[in-house]
Amino acid sequence: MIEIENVHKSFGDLKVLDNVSLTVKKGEVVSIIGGSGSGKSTLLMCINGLEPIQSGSIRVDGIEVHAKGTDINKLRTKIGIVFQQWNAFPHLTVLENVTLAPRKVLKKSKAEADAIGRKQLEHVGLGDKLDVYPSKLSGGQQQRMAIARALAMEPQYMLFDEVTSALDPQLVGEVLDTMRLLAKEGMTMILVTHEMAFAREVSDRVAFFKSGKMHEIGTPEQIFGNPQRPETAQFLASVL
Ligand SMILES: Nc1ncnc2c1ncn2[C@@H]1O[C@H](COP(=O)(O)OP(=O)(O)OP(=O)(O)O)[C@@H](O)[C@H]1O
Repeated sequence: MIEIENVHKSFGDLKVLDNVSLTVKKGEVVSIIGGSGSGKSTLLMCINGLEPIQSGSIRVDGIEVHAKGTDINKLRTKIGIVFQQWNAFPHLTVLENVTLAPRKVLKKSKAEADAIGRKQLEHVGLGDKLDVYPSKLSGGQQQRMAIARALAMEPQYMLFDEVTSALDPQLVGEVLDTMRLLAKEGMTMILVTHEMAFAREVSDRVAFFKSGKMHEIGTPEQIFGNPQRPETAQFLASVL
């Protein structure tokens, strides 16, 4: 379970997260929607400790992410994160890229890491690309490799930060299909997304952010069909 309680986060004078609270249970898929600069990406960075917070708390399976004594590297192995773009190592094959962290961080043997890497590359539909170099992959395939790379750490949680935003429209579908599959398999996921139809389809709950505040959270039916806050309705009217 991910428990976010009364989190405040600023960059200098700029308040980016303003008293945000959100609990994500095991197996839940929560999408975060909102306009540019509303704090969505920053929240994901705070969840896996890539950004500090000023106050409040974030716990992952009961462990305080931002506490002094926390082994953040160990905790991060539970939390996969995929960004808009990931620059793979160009001199390593797809399989080598995907198995690098299991080998270096989890200290898996080459055979073990290769087995996990193969499994996850097959999982995302790249089972035939193990030995090619990343430059030979399309943008959609590169994003699926990034997902396989995160999955190869066998995380309990997956955070997705606008993973399709940099893709040509015709490549978006294949990446969403991979995420749809993970959601069906019961992966606990937090997605920051501009793909409203996808958020509506896969999410258990959708949270609307504006100016660092979580204005509203509810089922997709509530948020998209009957938003309670005028800010949510205005935002949806501007993007749908
Ligand atoms: N490292 C940083 N230093 C200073 N300001 C930052 C930093 N990262 C983000 N910000 C600012 O914090 C605010 C929130 O940014 P964030 O990326 O979380 O928004 P977002 O909702 O994900 O937006 P988008 O949809 O455009 O990605 C923005 O005003 C942004 O300029």
